Amino acid sequence: MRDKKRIVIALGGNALQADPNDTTAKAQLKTAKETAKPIADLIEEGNEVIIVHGNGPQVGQIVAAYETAAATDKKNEMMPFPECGAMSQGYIGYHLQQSIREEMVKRGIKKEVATVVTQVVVDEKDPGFQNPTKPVGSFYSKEEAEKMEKEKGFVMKEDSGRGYRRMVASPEPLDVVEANLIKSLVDQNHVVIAGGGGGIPVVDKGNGVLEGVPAVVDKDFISAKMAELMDVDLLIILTAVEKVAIHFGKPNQKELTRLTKEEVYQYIEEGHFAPGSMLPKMKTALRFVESAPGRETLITSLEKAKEGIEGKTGTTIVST
Ligand SMILES: Nc1ncnc2c1ncn2[C@@H]1O[C@H](COP(=O)(O)OP(=O)(O)O)[C@@H](O)[C@H]1O
Ligand SMILES: NC(=O)OP(=O)(O)O
Repeated sequence: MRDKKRIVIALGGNALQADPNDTTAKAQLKTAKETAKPIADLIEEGNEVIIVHGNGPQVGQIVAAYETAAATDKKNEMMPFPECGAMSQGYIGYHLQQSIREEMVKRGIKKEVATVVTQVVVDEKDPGFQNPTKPVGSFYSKEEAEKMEKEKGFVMKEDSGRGYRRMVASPEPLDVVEANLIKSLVDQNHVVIAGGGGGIPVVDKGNGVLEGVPAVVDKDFISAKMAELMDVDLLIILTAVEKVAIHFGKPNQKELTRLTKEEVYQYIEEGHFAPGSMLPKMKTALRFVESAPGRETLITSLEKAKEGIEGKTGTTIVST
């Protein structure tokens, strides 16, 4: 038995871009540095930490940058979507590993931190390819979204009352290609950032051949997969809201502190959680708490992570 907990922390791509009006690398690095503090607290207490992060806004921005470059000068080739996903892993992983390392050095924690470029196997026949549900990139007004749909052929949908965003396919993760390597790094006491952006989705063509596909796997789903493969005790999902709510965004909104899995099933059935944002988090929480007795999932905001971990805020999903 391990004395200390093995924890997967899932960081939202939107939460890492705390201010949607400031999507600069500088702003993200500032958020990463703040986020590193509660993560370092957990490491300092002796816990083993695996960090998974989203990439919705960031991969959308990388894709848009290449689209603009290709449209303005034909010498610029469009970058394929899986490669853009790989770039987003490097970009966000760099910010997180630099920030976590800084915190560990300040506190005298003698551990290494590294990002593993991670591929995730998906099924090319996954129904997710027929119905794009994953929001990527920036937020637009209804008029801007309609123009983009007409001119660029994008699928644009409203995202949780925050504006319209481009939607891409989001297949289910079946396996993590680098799982054994990630596990051995954690077993050797290193802090690992892996499965970034849900992992780069690849199709297994046999004989070791993997082929990238244009999609964004939900990082909440890969967190549950990672938690299962790494034999994790606690899953913490850090996002943009302090607590999960029912009647979200309505005058009768009610924030929830503790939820049993039966209540989660009921609220999913009643449509309280938006697809592409809160719904995958709740499904992830269910998968995790149902995977073994005593497992819990905490959902809270990046800013409230410390209080959430201390049990003072957030929404905890429990088995009974
Ligand atoms: N029932 C709900 N309770 C709380 N937040 C909700 C709910 N339904 C939708 N949301 C939205 O989900 C968002 C979190 O999802 P998302 O932005 O995809 O997270 P991240 O990128 O941080 O993983 C919240 O900021 C909120 O706008
Ligand atoms: N890949 C992913 O789930 O990204 P977000 O956390 O930004 O939605």
